[in-house]
Amino acid sequence: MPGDSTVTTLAPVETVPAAELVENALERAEHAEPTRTDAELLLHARGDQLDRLLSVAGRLRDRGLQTAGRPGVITYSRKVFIPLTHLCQDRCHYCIFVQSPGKLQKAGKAPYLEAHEILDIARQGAALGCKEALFTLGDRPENRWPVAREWLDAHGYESTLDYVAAMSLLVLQETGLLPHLNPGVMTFAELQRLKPAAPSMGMMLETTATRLWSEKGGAHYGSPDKDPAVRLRVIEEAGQLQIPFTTGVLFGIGESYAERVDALIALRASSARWGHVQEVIVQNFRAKESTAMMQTGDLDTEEYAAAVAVARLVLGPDARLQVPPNLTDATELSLLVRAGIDDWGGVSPLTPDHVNPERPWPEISELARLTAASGYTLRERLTAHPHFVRAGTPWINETVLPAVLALADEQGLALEGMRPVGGGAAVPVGGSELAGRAKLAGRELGLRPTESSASHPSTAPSPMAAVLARAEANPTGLSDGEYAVLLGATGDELEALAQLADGLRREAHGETLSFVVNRNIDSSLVRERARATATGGGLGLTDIDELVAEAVALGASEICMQGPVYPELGAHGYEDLARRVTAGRAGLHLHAFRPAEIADGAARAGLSLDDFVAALVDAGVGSVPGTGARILDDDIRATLSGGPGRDLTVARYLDVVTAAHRGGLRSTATMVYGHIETAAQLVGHLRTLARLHDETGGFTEFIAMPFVPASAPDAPPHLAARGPNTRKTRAVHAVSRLMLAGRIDHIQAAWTKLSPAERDAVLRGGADDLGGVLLDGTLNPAAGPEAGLELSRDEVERVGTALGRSVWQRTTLYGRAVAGAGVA
Ligand SMILES: O=c1nc2n(C[C@H](O)[C@H](O)[C@H](O)CO)c3cc(O)ccc3cc-2c(=O)[nH]1
Ligand SMILES: C[C@H]1O[C@@H](n2cnc3c(N)ncnc32)[C@H](O)[C@@H]1O
Ligand code: MET
Ligand code: SF4
Repeated sequence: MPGDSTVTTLAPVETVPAAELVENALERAEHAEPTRTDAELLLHARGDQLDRLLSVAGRLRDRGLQTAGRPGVITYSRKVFIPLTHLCQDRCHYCIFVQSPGKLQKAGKAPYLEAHEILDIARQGAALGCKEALFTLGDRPENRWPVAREWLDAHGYESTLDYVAAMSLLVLQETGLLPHLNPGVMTFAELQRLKPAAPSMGMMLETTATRLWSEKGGAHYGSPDKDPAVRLRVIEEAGQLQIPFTTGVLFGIGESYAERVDALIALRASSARWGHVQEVIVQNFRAKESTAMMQTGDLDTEEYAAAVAVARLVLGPDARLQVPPNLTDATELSLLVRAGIDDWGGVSPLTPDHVNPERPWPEISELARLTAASGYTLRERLTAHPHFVRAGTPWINETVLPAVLALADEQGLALEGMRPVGGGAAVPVGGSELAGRAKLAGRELGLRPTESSASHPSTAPSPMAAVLARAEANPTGLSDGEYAVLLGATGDELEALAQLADGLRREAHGETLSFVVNRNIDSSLVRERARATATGGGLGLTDIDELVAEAVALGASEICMQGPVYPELGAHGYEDLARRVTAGRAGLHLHAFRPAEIADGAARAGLSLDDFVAALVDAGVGSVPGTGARILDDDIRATLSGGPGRDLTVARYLDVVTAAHRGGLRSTATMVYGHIETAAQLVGHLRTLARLHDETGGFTEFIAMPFVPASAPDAPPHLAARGPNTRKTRAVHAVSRLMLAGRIDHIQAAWTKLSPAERDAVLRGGADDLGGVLLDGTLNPAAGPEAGLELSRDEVERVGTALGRSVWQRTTLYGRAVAGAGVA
């Protein structure tokens, strides 16, 4: 019990190993992950040996940050601390956070913070640019204290964790702050229930030393929630549920060096199994006045630095490693940076660290200065680490993802200088609202009644509504996170989004609907000697002649030709085929060869991209289909194409398109959505296209194509059931119009891949063009994958009339097609 001076720490005396043993372990650590024995030896490194240990660990961290795409960046989360309850069923002998009902009563405090108090803290934090609401509390106090049970009953909550879920959602909804839940031990069902209420959760493992829990005198004796087996179970289950999870070790509470290593290895194992450990905290015990362990000495700085470095070596370069910047003196923080950390955890400009209230956090500006002095850059992150923010679902539940994305930048870090607003999203921090500590000093935080709508959370504006309002004011000026939020629109909000996109379409094109008369030919079917009619497969060159002639006779202005040209057709197969189509047919536009085929053709012809593009132009190619863009993300491209290296890399794809544009060939821009891409990746794709267009001006139109598993035969089988629904299709088209407005002004409805109802819906929500009507003709129904699909002029007219738009026939490059050309 606190104050019980009989408590000892059960800390074994460590035998100092021979210097040579540590030396040898250091030698090995330079090249490989340390063994258990070596890790334990390395915990003894001091002086020069410690210096060497730190530099090995520091280099490992640097490598990991490089891999993560943020070299030299140390992160922190700007947060408020919400101590939901100080009551606890446990009695950890070092804890000053825990209070008895008697003590609370004496201080005139209620067992739990009330909703309005919580919102007060959150709102003040939001005004200061905080983005995290850390819920830290005692474990399941209702099991031990009748006042806790009574309070929960009176307020209509089944359990403390039930109340945590409700308050977490309330804070999210009312303030946009992202909750991080640290409520101690949770059951599987509780973890599951809490997941939709917060982007991340955490619980320190603290130690694997069961004896500190089972033996009298141990720091955890009498604390049911500190059985290491129970805590490891929670960490495992959080992994099974794919919850971005913060955990860590608490060193200096009586564990041996060997036990320190055991705990780190246990965390490494769980992390490797589930991939959910977003950061590991290496926390140093700090003795508190009036606790049973007040006499236990704190870890000395060198011992702590060695432990941090060993944690880095055990956990590897890609682990995120946190030390709290308030539990070490400012002058010694640089040692911890050298030891391989990459994160300072949550830091608050407003609230104290209620667990270590005697140790205030450094000012964030001071932390930035200290970090810079160590050679690193301080960057704000969100409560969920960038990897999980970028991955989105299933790690971050759909219910909280929009609020997360509203605060995230492209890297998945925090949008610095922005603050969450009531109902989500973000606005710039600034002006008189950036009150700082000074203004808040002396104010009793969290106890002031407020006129908030806490009791009517459902009347609060949703994050979506706030983003929509901003989109209406400035459709092209939202952040990536905000566009990602819009992709989740449903119901009335989806209607509003579609209307906004429709308005932008009208501004650009008036009430018109364009189409082009063309025929698609699959160039991969061309075999020199084969005749489709004779062999039932493949096209001969004379078949091509006839297909083209028929198309022209039927009024086509364009031949669209895609597909890798059969190697038998020679080193210049692409150019020859193009010439075959265009020779002697002035006025016929050849829209040919995907980026992948251009890359292939250049390689076959032994030409640079630029020279090959020139050769294609010479052969009569007039523009390029920008198909095969999928989602411009290398991981996604590898998955959809059945493995790495099977598809062009993003960089190569963009190189080819840029070379085509540079060589005078304009192209379409495309995207395939509704498979495994996250909202953030989809928005990133649109940004990339817009950026490329800003450089080259080369895109004619944008075509968003729903994922059709049947046409991605190389994708893994579990994607066979993927594909977007109509809601997503509409949101994607509308957001595309918003993001591309003023740049790529034509948006095509890919009618061959949409149902008629979807086609009409996207034409009412951003799209202005129907693309090719795809003459089928009579000659060869097997000329391509879209054979048999055809829109008649009558059908196009009907679609236009229903939309109130005048239909016009365009050329590939959006000129007016020659009047009088016949259309099937
Ligand atoms: O202010 C604190 N924040 C603590 N945090 C919050 C932490 O600093 C970050 O704000 C969150 O981890 C979000 O990244 C914890 C979070 C956990 O999941 C587990 C343990 C802790 C421990 C502390 C702590 O002692 N003090
Ligand atoms: C919030 C986290 O802080 C840790 N914790 C609790 N008390 C102390 C202390 N005196 N010193 C350092 N860390 C502490 C526990 O591990 C808890 O999980
Ligand atoms: N009681 C919880 C635990 O020990 C939360 C942190 S301590 C206030 O894990
Ligand atoms: S550390 Fe957590 S579990 Fe232990 S007494 Fe304090 S609040 Fe309770």
